[in-house]
Amino acid sequence: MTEQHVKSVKLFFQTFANHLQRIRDDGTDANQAYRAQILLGQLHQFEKSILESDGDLAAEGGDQRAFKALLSLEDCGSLAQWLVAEQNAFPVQAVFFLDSRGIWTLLAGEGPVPDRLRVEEWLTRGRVARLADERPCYTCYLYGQPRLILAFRDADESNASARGQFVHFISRLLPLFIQGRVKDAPSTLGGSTGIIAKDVVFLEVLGLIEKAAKKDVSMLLEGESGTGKEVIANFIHRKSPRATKPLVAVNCAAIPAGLIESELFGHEKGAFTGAYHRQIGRVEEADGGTLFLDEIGEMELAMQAKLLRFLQLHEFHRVGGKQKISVDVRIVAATNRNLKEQVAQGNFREDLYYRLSVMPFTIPPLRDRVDDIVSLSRYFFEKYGESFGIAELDIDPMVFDLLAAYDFPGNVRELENLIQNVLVFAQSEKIKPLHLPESIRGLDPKGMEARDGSGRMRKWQKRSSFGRRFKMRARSRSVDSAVEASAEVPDWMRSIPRDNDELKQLKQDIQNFASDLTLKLEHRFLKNLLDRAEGSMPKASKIGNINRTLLYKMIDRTKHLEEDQADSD
Ligand SMILES: Nc1ncnc2c1ncn2[C@@H]1O[C@H](COP(=O)(O)OP(=O)(O)OP(=O)(O)O)[C@@H](O)[C@H]1O
Repeated sequence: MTEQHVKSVKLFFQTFANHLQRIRDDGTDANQAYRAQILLGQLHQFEKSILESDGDLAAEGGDQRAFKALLSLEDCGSLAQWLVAEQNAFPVQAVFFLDSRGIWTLLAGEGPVPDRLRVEEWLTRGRVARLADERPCYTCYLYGQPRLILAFRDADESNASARGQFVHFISRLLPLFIQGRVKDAPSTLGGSTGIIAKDVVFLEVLGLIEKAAKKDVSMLLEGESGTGKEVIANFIHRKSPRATKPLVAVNCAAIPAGLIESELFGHEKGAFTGAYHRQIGRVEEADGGTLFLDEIGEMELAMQAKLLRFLQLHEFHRVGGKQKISVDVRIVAATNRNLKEQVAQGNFREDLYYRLSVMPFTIPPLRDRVDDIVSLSRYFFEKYGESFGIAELDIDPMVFDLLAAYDFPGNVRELENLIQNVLVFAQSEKIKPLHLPESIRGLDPKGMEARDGSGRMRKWQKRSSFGRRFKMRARSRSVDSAVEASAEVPDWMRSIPRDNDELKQLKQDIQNFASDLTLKLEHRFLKNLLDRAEGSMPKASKIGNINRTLLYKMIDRTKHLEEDQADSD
C-alpha cells in the first residue's frame, strides 16, 4: 500500500467515523445512536484489517471485501451506482429504491422490479430478507421498512451465503447513504408506552414488569426472537426512577469477541492498534441510567467473567488504562436462549446468571397472545400505511382472522415485516386475503374451529399454557395452604376484623401462617430430594433442578424444623 493509499484510507475512515459520531452524539434517537456506536466499533476493526492487509484481502470475508471496494469510491453518495459498477465480488444487476410514497424506482442497473416480496431467508434482525424470486434478490430494511432491493446477476446457490452477508453489510451502510431521502423515519416506539398489548396474559406479565422496573435490581428478559424484549427494555427504563438518565443498549451478538471489552468498558489511546483516541465505553455512558445487554447468551466466557467482576464491584478500568472507574448502572439483560440450559451446558457462568436474573421474566411468543396479533396488525397497518402515503386503508376483516390463525415463528418482527410487504404488494388497493403470503392465505380459521371446537379456543388454550404457569403457582399455593390448614383451621380464617389494628394483626397472623407452611413444604421437599439423591448435594441439585446455593440456603432456613422433629422423635 502506498503512502498516498494509506492516507486516503485513513481519511475515508475518519470522515465516516465523524459522521457516525455525530449520529451517536445527536441524542435524538437512541436506536440510531446505538447502531452508529456499533458501526463505529466495527469501523476501527475494518480500518485495522485493511491497513494491515497491505492490499491483499483475497482470503477475507464479505464485509472486508466490500470495504476494500468501497475504498475505490471517491464519492460515497452513490451507493447504488457503485454496487452495479463494482462487478468483481458480487455482480449486482439492479438496485431499486422504495420512496416514502411507497413507489419502487430503479436507482441503477436494469431489470423489472421484483413483483413478489415474499421473504425466503436471510432475515437477520429484520434488516435483510431474501426474496422468493427466480433471481437472487434481497431487500434491505431501514427503520423497519423495505427500502432497497438488490438483484444479483449471479444465481449460483453456493454463493448465497456470501451474497447474504454482503447485503447485510450494505444494509448497515444504508442509513448513511440515503439520509434525507427517507422522510419522517418512524420510531420503533409508538404511543405513550411504546408497547401494543391487549392479551390478558401479556398484560399481566407487563404489569409485573412495570412493578419490578421501579425496584433498582437487575432484570432478565427471556423469550423467542422478535417477541419485543428490546421494546420491553425501553419500557422498563422509562418506568424506572432512572428514566431521565441514559438508556444504553449493547447487542452482545453484534460485536466481535475481540471488541466487546472495549465496547463495554472503553479504551485508552494506544491500547491497541487502531486505538487512536481514548474511547468511553457503553458502561460509562450509561452511568446513572440503564445498560441493556441484548443477546447476553452470546457473550463469551472470558467476557462473562469481566462483566461479573464489574457487577460485583461496580467499577472497572478501560482497556489499556490503570485508573479505576466507578459507575452506577442498572442492568437489563435479554436473551432468546434458555440461559439455564446454557449454564447446565457450561456455556454461561452460573454466578453471572444469578446476578442478572434477580427478576427474570419470560416474554410469551406471539402465537400465545392471539389478541395481540390483531391489535398489533392494526397498529402496523396504520403506522406503515401512513408512512407509505396511503391515505385511507380499507382492510377485509378476513385478513385479521387469517393473521390470527397463523403461528408467527418470527413473532412480532415477522408480523411487522409481513404487513409492510402486504402494503407494498397491495399497492393501495383494498387489502384482501390474496395479498397475504400463501402459507397464511391457505389457513382455515373455520377448519380449526371444526377440529378444535373453536379456532379462538385452540389459540386460547395454547396461549394460556403460559398464563397457567402463573395461575397454577397461585392456585397450588392456595390449595396447599387449604389442605395443610384443614386439620387446624385457625380462628382468623373466619373472623371479620373490627378495626384497623385488628385487621393489621390478622394480616400479620396470616403472613406468619403462610410462611410457616412454605417452610414446611420446603422441608418436605428437601428431605425427599436428599433421600432420592442419597445425600449427594450435586445429585440433589441435578435431579431437583435447583441451584446448589439455593439448596444450601433452604437447608439453612429449614434446619430448625429438622431439629424440632429430632426433639419430638
Ligand atoms: N408489543 C409491541 N408493540 C409494538 N411493537 C412491537 C411490540 N413487540 C415488538 N414490537 C416490534 O417488533 C420488532 C421486534 O421487537 P424487538 O426487537 O423488541 O424483539 P426482540 O425480542 O428484542 O428480538 P431479538 O431477540 O431478535 O433481539 C421491533 O420492530 C419492535 O418495535
